[in-house]
Amino acid sequence: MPKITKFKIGLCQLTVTSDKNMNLAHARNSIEAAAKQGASLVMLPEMWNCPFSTNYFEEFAEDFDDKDGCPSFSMLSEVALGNGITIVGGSMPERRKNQLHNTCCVFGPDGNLKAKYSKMHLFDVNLPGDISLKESDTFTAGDQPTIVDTDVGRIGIGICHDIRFPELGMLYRARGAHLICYPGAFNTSTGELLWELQQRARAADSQLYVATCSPSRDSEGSYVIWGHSTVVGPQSSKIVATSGHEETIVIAEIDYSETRQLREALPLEKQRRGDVYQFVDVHQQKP
Ligand SMILES: O=C(O)CCC(=O)C(=O)O
Repeated sequence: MPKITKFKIGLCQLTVTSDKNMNLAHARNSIEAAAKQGASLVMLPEMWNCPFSTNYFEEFAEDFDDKDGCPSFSMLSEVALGNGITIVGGSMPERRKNQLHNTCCVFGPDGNLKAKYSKMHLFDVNLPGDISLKESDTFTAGDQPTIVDTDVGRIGIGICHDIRFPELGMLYRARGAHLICYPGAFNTSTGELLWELQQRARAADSQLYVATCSPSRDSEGSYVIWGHSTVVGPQSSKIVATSGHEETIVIAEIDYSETRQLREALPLEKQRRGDVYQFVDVHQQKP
């Protein structure tokens, strides 16, 4: 168990514009406001510094190794240090070698980067008359599941469409996660029916806390975002706190003793029929 087992998480459901500097200033204010409300873990949305549109990803991308050329990365590090909090930094377009990735950076209260995760399941969809998008035209998929030990527990990271893959959630459970964070930007087509369902399903099958954070809705944009940043608890997969589609900060309490109690009462790990079927972690990293 981590040192801290009960704490507040803040989800910054941010309005994102095509002005990058404005997005950075806005995110900084929102993280600081969440910290002032007692959050020791603050999470940002998928693509918090860049509109969710293939027209912008290249222009807004940063190379995180170029210390003079990564203002978004540097701002997150500074704010984590300045407020003594852990930040799951949503996602931003990352330029690495000649490729672009949809990447989440996690910073500790000392301002250091603790982990970096690039979205593994890119959102390629073609529902005629509804939504059509090919994220893989722009981004290259990551291939490293990422779990990070922080002051507020062991956190597994996924980004948006990754939430549809129970295998990733189960892998994080197998590696000892306490919480899975999914920065996301579901849309109004798939969001209404599936966003809450997927979050509650991942919490139910992994018996873990699940937290999601989305940008707020911009109805003028080409991609209309669903919003509804949420924290789901392990007990009955209940919604601990959620939001609508407008800009807001969701503050919720996470208490890992609930996970322990649930697992004692309903020991799915012991009931699993490993003699009949097996979950395979191909990299076999143990917690
Ligand atoms: O899986 C979905 O329905 C939505 C996923 C998505 O919007 C994304 O990955 O950006």
